[in-house]
Amino acid sequence: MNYDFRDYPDREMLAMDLANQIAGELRAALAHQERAAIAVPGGTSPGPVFDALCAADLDWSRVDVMLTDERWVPETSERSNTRLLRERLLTDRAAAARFLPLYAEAEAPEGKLEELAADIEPALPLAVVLLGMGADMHTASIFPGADKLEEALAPNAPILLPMRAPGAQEPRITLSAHVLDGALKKHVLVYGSEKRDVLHKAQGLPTSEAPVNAILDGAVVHWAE
Ligand SMILES: O=C(O)[C@H](O)[C@@H](O)[C@H](O)[C@H](O)COP(=O)(O)O
Repeated sequence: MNYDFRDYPDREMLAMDLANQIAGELRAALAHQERAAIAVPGGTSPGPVFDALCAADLDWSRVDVMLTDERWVPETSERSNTRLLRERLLTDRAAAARFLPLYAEAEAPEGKLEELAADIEPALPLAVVLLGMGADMHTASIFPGADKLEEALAPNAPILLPMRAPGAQEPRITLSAHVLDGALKKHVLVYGSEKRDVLHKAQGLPTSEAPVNAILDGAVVHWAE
């Protein structure tokens, strides 16, 4: 596994610098294609990156923004990644972007998969993906021990999969590993020494135990304490 590890003096500098890199990559993609797609995670880490990225000067009207994964909860929930995106990324200049949702009102993700995937498919491949990682080595909602882990890691997996896992509070929906890994530019955002050590340990483990391995090759890992 070959990835680039960038270590920043603090989280604020990381957020500014990473937002600049992503904005540059989107601009570069838009210079030779009509539209560019970016997928970003939810969770607690990416907020400050979104705060900087939403002000980037680029033609957001030609950008498709989607989540890497979503918790199956409505936007009124504090746990909704869509809510985080609306509040912190799809605002300022980035309000002009087109948002491709990973949630629609229904009891469970299964009933909406096809409909959601149909809107996402034409936007692929991703120009840029930003991913987080859990201390259990999950990325997006591809968790070790999840019911559809093997399917999500398969090279011929569908674009989207429902996912239930012991480490996840509610049902999830996730882009599959090959869609995430197929992004032209891949970034992983990791804070704190515990996760740095976990990431290091993942190297020696099979992808079924360390799903983050599925997207690390050629990625840039951005780390700050
Ligand atoms: O919806 C989610 O929870 C995510 O997309 C998930 O994959 C996240 O990136 C990691 O769990 C890291 O989460 P933190 O940033 O909160 O540590």
